[in-house]
Amino acid sequence: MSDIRLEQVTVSVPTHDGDRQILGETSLHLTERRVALVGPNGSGKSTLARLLNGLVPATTGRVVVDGLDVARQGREVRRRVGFVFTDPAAQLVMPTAREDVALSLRRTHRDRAQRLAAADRVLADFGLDGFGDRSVHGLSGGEGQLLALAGVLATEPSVVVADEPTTLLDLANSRRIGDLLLSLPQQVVVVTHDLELAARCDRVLLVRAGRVERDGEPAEVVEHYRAHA
Ligand SMILES: Nc1ncnc2c1ncn2[C@@H]1O[C@H](COP(=O)(O)OP(=O)(O)OP(=O)(O)O)[C@@H](O)[C@H]1O
Repeated sequence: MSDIRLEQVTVSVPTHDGDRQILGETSLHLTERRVALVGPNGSGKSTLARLLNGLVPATTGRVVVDGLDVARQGREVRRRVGFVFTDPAAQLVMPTAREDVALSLRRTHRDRAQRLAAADRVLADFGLDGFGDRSVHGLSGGEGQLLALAGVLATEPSVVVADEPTTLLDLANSRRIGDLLLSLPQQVVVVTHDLELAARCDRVLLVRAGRVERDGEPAEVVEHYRAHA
């Protein structure tokens, strides 16, 4: 299992009237396989998730993934930490589903024909067989989210960070993606408003107003959040 450390991390962003701190000093050691971040809109969950692969830099302090400093060893960290965005359009960059997955396989499969064949196998594994030639823009929300997740997992990350991966999905697809994420062998950090999904994780962090307000047993943290939403 991977090992994620936040050491006295803060995040500030420039605004028209000076810097604004959006994450107060936070120290965490995440070793559980499935970690959920819950909390109100604008509380800092995405900021916390994005720190884990350097999409957001720490203003002070350090983020370390499997011994690698995110600020200094960003490339190595990004190879390890796969990031799934809420909106698949943010990460589906190739014209067709097959080519998009193949892009993720470029390091492991140098030969183009082999790469495309491997991409088809990945699509089939995700229940997307027959989608190879489909335009990534013509997919439904659920199909797009599955494809985005397939593309990230094809890079064989040791940590998967998913930012509200089920928000755009109907009930069936939301369950499907949730089940898939929770069944992964890798460490998964998921930002979610789905408290059922959060309760099925091993550890839940309640983020509020830029700080971790509660951290621990999923049932207890989710119950606290429901009572004090
Ligand atoms: N680059 C930025 N510049 C200015 N403010 C920012 C920036 N990034 C985030 N913020 C602000 O920081 C706060 C936390 O944002 P963040 O996206 O982490 O919240 P969140 O908990 O993920 O919210 P949501 O549930 O709505 O997605 C928000 O008030 C947001 O507007």
